[in-house]
Amino acid sequence: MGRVSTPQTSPMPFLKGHGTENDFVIVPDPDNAVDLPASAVAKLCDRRAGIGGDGLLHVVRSAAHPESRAMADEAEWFMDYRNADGSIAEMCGNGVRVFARYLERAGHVEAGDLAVATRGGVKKVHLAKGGDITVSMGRALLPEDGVTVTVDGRNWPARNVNMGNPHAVAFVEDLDHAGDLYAVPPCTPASVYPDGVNVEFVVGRGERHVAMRVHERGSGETRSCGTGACAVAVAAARRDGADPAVTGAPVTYTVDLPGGRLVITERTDGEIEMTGPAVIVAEGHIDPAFLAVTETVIA
Ligand SMILES: N[C@@H](CCC[C@H](N)C(=O)O)C(=O)O
Repeated sequence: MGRVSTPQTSPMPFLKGHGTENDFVIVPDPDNAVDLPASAVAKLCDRRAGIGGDGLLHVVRSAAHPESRAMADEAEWFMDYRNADGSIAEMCGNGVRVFARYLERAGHVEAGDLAVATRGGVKKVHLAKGGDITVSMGRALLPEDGVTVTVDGRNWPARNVNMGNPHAVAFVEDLDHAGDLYAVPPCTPASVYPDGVNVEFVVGRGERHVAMRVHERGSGETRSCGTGACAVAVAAARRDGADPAVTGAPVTYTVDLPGGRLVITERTDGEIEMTGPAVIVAEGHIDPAFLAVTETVIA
């Protein structure tokens, strides 16, 4: 992240949390003193050799991080989000809820309304004590690109939706048709998504009710994706002929994911609200020797 790497010498606190089973290693670091190169993030997120997670939430005071300093007046805390492979993403919907739950548990904030700085801008969060969390996720952008998603030689037309991060939403007949996304990741046009994309596969379940699977950029198939669920709800609404800005009525979709359920409302001003759970599972310390060790690869 553009600074000289200083080896970690003392045990580093961490927590583990999840939102609808999209799971994260949480690294509290208010002063931005911990160096987290991509290689360290990937090691920590490794499910066999590390702690394991779909991503990592680096918890930093906004004023202490160059990417969030300008937001410090609006939001005291910055979610420095990383994917499991160590890459950086603009936003993580499930991550914001888990981040807020951590802040409450650590006594940094109280239940109620708070703001969290992200690379996708400041997000307003409503935290019910011990209950579900609602995040104002901003508006969806719907570029008119014709996108095709391909898995193992099978093609589907998809909707390009940007929720701060990029998504391709494909409606399919059966979620199993997406196959083994771990073994065969989806292909998408690099001309439309030069920085990669999150791909959602969706089926209808009933009125304003859908189910989805997701293959996340930088993490592979995960059991949930908050920004993905928002992209899916907007794509489903347009497919169903519902646009709150036109009809003057908000529209709510229930989105079922392998790891749980999210409820997504698009308001008449285009703002999208996501509601779902967030759980802190454990906390502990990372051995500094673990991050210092370079793996020996046996050919
Ligand atoms: N799981 C997240 C999305 C995380 C970022 C994504 N993989 C990307 O690279 O854009 C969510 O809940 O939104």
